[in-house]
Amino acid sequence: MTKSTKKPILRLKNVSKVFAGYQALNDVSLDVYPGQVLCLLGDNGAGKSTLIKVLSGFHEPTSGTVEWDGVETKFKSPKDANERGIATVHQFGGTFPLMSIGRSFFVGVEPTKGWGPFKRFDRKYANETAVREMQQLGITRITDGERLIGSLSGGERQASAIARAVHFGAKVLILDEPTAALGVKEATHVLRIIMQAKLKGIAVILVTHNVSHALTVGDHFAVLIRGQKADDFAKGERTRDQITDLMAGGEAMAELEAELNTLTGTINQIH
Ligand SMILES: Nc1ncnc2c1ncn2[C@@H]1O[C@H](COP(=O)(O)OP(=O)(O)OP(=O)(O)O)[C@@H](O)[C@H]1O
Repeated sequence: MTKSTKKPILRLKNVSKVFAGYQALNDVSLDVYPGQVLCLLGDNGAGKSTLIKVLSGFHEPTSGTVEWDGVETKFKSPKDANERGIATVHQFGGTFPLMSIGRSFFVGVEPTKGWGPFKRFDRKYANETAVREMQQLGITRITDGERLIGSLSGGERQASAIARAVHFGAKVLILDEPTAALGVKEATHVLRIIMQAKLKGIAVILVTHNVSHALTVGDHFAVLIRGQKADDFAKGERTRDQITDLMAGGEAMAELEAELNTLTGTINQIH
């Protein structure tokens, strides 16, 4: 389906975020569509984390608006955003190494069995559900929900966190550098899972430095440079070299400009 026939589930309009005088985001507008992967590209400090924190209810924008499903919305907290269907998965899967797969899958929403004083965590149901959801995303190596999260590979941890978000009905899945710490094989695995989430109609926001990973799964791309959206394009509209040049060149030029400003300030102080 093309963009024109779909409505964005999440929309940022002219969003800026200022921290104690520092402008981390400057007039950013962005549309996030169901069943699409939006890649957020940018060098260190470009504002990617700040942007996803606005999208996930962690930061309120200093100016500009957020629309959720066509309605202007102020998320009260990350919990509020999460309850509406925005799930964020951080680089290491955001799970607890000493918990079992089954327990970590249901953390905060533990299934129980029995009544009254006999009420207890339904370990069998939790383990079976977690393993089934992971298997459905193609993680067939995991068959035992009792295994500790800490014993999983980085890719498997990501997969379990994504499976959890899918199971609990995420409409928007924000993945913050999910492949950054992974080897080639593991990264490929995670990219495959991202495609599966997209095919389920979930809007995926993929934050990454890695242009190759972005180009493999992305439908739409936004490049941030120093808090501003420097470019915004659909799959096929830019070459890999153009994107790489934009990310590297833009940042280098911005750094040079900042250096020159500092130098000019110092020279002015001397005179
Ligand atoms: N709470 C805060 N208070 C002050 N400045 C902040 C705060 N959060 C972020 N910044 C600044 O805003 C700028 C953008 O930061 P942000 O973390 O969004 O960048 P990023 O693109 O995610 O970088 P990276 O890829 O390194 O994680 C940085 O210069 C950062 O120091």
